[in-house]
Amino acid sequence: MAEPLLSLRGVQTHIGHYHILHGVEFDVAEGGLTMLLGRNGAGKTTTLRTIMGMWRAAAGEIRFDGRDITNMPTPDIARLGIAYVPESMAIFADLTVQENLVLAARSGPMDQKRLDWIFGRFEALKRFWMLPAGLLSGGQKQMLAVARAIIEPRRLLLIDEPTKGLAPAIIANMIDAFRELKDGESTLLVVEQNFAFARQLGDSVAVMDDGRVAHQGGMAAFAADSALQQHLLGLGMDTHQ
Ligand SMILES: Nc1ncnc2c1ncn2[C@@H]1O[C@H](COP(=O)(O)OP(=O)(O)OP(=O)(O)O)[C@@H](O)[C@H]1O
Repeated sequence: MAEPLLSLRGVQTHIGHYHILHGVEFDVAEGGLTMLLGRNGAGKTTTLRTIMGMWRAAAGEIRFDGRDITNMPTPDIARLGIAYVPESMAIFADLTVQENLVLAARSGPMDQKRLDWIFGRFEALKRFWMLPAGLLSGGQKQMLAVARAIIEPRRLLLIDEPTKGLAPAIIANMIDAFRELKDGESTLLVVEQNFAFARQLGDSVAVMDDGRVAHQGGMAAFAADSALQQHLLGLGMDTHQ
């Protein structure tokens, strides 16, 4: 079996005096989309930040593309081809939409074909190209944050709650964009609360509970097992539609 693109083994993270991650273990296969699910406070964001080197893992190992990246400095991790879209949209409010994207394209001028593809998915970014990003709506800021991460090809995208505050039509565009990315150049690890979105898009799933991964497997099997969803996520029947 091929080695996973990303793997976590026994990862423990402390924030200040708090012990948050208690031995997180899961794999992300290359070329697919893994959903990281779990109740509020389960440790999903802390896991993404630990992968990115923004919190130090006190124990355990994180491997990316066959190399140990545990506690590597964040800029070095980013240079290996990992991009992170935090939940609190990382955009420059005083800069225009255009300037936000120019700065995110680190290897040189933006590729026009790629930009046209992004405009096709997130039309508001074209419409407000010259507007300071701080004036965009919450959903539009979210689109810009995702666009900044994908303005250049990345091997692995870590995305925290991309659908938060987005209208259904924009969520549909995001599903298309993520599908095209995973069918092409990228592997995605996405934290999500919206289970309808997660089950449509995820190939596999890792579910966190109290700082550990309590379940990992295929999304189709998890989506069909309402007792397991109820146990791990507390989902009622109305969320299964
Ligand atoms: N800077 C911090 N200082 C102290 N505790 C923190 C800090 N950041 C997170 N925590 C705690 O760590 C635990 C895990 O938080 P985390 O944000 O990783 O959870 P999450 O699964 O992403 O939750 P949510 O779905 O609500 O975003 C929570 O109990 C949270 O209160």
